Amino acid sequence: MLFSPSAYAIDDNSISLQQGEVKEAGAAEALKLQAIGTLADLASKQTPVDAFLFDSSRYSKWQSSEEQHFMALYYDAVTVLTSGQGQGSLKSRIYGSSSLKSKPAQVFALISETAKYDDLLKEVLDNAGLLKDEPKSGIAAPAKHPIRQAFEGHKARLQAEFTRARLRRKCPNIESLKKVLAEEKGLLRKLHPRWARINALTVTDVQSVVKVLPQSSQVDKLSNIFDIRGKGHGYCTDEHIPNLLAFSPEVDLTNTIAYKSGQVILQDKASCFPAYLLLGNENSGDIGDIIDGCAAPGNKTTHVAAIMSAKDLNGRIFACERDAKRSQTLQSMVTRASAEKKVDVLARQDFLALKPEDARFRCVTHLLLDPSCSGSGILGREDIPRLSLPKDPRAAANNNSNSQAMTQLKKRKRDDEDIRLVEMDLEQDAAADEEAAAIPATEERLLKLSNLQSRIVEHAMRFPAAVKITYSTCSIHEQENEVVVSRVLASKIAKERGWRVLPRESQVDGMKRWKHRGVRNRDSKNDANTLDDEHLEACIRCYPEDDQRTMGFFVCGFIRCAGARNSKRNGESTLKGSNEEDDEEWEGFDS
Ligand SMILES: C[S@@+](CC[C@H](N)C(=O)[O-])C[C@H]1O[C@@H](n2cnc3c(N)ncnc32)[C@H](O)[C@@H]1O
Repeated sequence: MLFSPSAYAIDDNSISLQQGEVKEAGAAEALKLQAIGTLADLASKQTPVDAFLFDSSRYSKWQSSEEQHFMALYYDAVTVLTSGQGQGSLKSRIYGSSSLKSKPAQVFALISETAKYDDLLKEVLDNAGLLKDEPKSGIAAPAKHPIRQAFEGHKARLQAEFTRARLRRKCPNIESLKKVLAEEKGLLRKLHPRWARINALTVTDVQSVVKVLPQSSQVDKLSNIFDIRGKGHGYCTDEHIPNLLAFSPEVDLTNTIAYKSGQVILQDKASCFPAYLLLGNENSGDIGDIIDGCAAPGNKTTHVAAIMSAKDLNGRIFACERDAKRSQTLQSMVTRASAEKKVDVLARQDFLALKPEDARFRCVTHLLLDPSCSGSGILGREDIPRLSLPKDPRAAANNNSNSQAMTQLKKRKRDDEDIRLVEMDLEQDAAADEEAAAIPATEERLLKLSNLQSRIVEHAMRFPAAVKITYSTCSIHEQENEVVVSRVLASKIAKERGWRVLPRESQVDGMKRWKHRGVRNRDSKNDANTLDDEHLEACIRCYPEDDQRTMGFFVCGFIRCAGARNSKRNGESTLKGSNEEDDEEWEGFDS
C-alpha cells in the first residue's frame, strides 16, 4: 500500500502521523517519489508536480554534489515521517532532530509542499501499478541513484496516468490542475497572501512601482487575489495599512528590481501594525527620537523610518539588537531599505542594558518593542513555503562572450549575490523563529517569556522623555499578550510615571477600525489577566487563517498622561528644548 493520505492529518499547521500506518511496504518509497515530484516542482518554480514526470532527464545532467543534496533532502524527509510518530508536531520533530543532513527549513518545506499534492501522486502511482511491480522493496533499486532510475523506468506509465488524472478533473492545463488540487484540499481557504509594503523611503508614487510588478492589475477584494481561473491574480490595496499591498502567494516578487532595490519590502500585514500604531497619528511636535528595542531583522525599524520620512519627521531611530548575527541582518536590511540616514544600529546591544538617563536618549519620545516570544502566531511553512534550492547549472552556461555584456552580468551577479546573502540571513532568522515556535509552549516557558517581555516594557517606561510605546508579539498566547499588559500597568514604574494604555478611540484610523481586540481568560490559568473591557478594546489581536489573512499577532500601545509628561521628576518634560525649571515631585497615579 502506498503512503496513505489517511495516515496523516494536516491540522493547525502541523502534520501528525498516526502510529503504524506508514510501516506498510513501499510507503517510504512512495513518499520519496512524492518528494522528488514536489522538489522538481519547487526547483522549476513554474510547473507543478509533473515537472519530474515530464522532464526527469533534466536532473540526470546535474552535478553529483547537487544530486546528493537532493537525495539527502528527500531521504531526510522520509526519515522524519517514518520515525518518531506521535512524538510532537512535524515541526518539532524536524527542528528537534540531530540526524538530518539537510537544513530543517528545507525538509519542512519539502514535506509540507509534498502534502499538497499527495492525493494526486497517490492516484497516479496507484493507477500506474508501480509499487505492485516492486512488492518487496517498493521501487528502490540498488544502482547509483535508485529512486530516479526506478522512476525513469516507469516514466511512460506515470506520464499516461498523470494525464488521465488531470483529465479526470477536467483540467485543460497544469495551472488549473493546481488550483483544483488546492480546492480539493481546502487549501485556498488557508492561503496566505504575499504582503508587500511599498517603501516610502525610496518611493513617492506607489503606482509607478506597482506598474512594473508582476500582476499589476488591481482587484477590489482580498479574496480575489486568489482567483486565478485564467484571469491572472492581480493585487489588492490593504484597507488598514497605508502603502501595503497583497499579492497571491504564487507571485514571486523577489526577482523584481523593485524588491532588489528596496522599493518593496515583504512584510506580513500584522507586522506593520506596531509602527503604524506608534506613529500613524503623530505630528512633528509630538515626536523626538525613537528606539526600536528589539529590532532585527528590521522590518519594523524600516517601517518606522518610512513613516517618519513620509511625514517629514526629523528624529533619529536607535535600532537595538542583542544578537550578533541578527545585528548584521538588521544592518543589511536598513541599508537595503535606504534607511541608513535615519537609523543608528546599536549592534549587539541588550536593550535592558541601555541607560535611560544616557544623554543620547534624552530626546527619545517613542519606543517600539517587539521582543522575542513563543512565535505561536507564525504561520507554518505549509502556508509560506520558502525553499532555497541549488540552481540549475545549465542556466549558468548561458554566457555571452561580449565583454560589455560580461561586465554587466558580473555586476548583476554581485548584486544578486548581495541580495542572496540578505535573503539567506532573513531565511535563517525566519528559520530560527520557526524553530522557537516549534518548542512546546509550556506554562513554564510562557511564564519565563512573559517575565522578560514585561521587564522590557517596564524598562522602556523609564526613558525620561518617553510618551508613547508599542508592545507587540507574534504570539497568540494571552500570557505573552494581555497578561503582560496587565502586569506592566500594575508595575511601580507605570504608576509613578503615569503610563496607561492607548485607548481604541485615540488610535490611528486603520487600527481603530481593526475588528479583533484583546481577550480575557482564553488560555491563562492564573487569573493574571486583569484587564477591564476598555483595556481589552485597546489591545489589538490578529489570528492566523481568519478572513483577514494575517499571521497571529498582538499589539498594544501605551501613552503617558499629560500631567505625568510635565513632571520634572521624570526627567525632561517631553521633547527637545524643554526647560528644567519645574522641580515639583510627581507622585504618580494610584491605578
Ligand atoms: C521578534 S524579533 C524582532 C523582529 C523585528 N522587530 C522585525 O520586525 O523585524 C525579536 C528580536 O529581538 C532581539 N532581542 C530579544 N531580546 C532583546 C534585548 N533584551 N535587547 C535587544 N534585542 C533583543 C532578538 O534577538 C530578536 O532579534
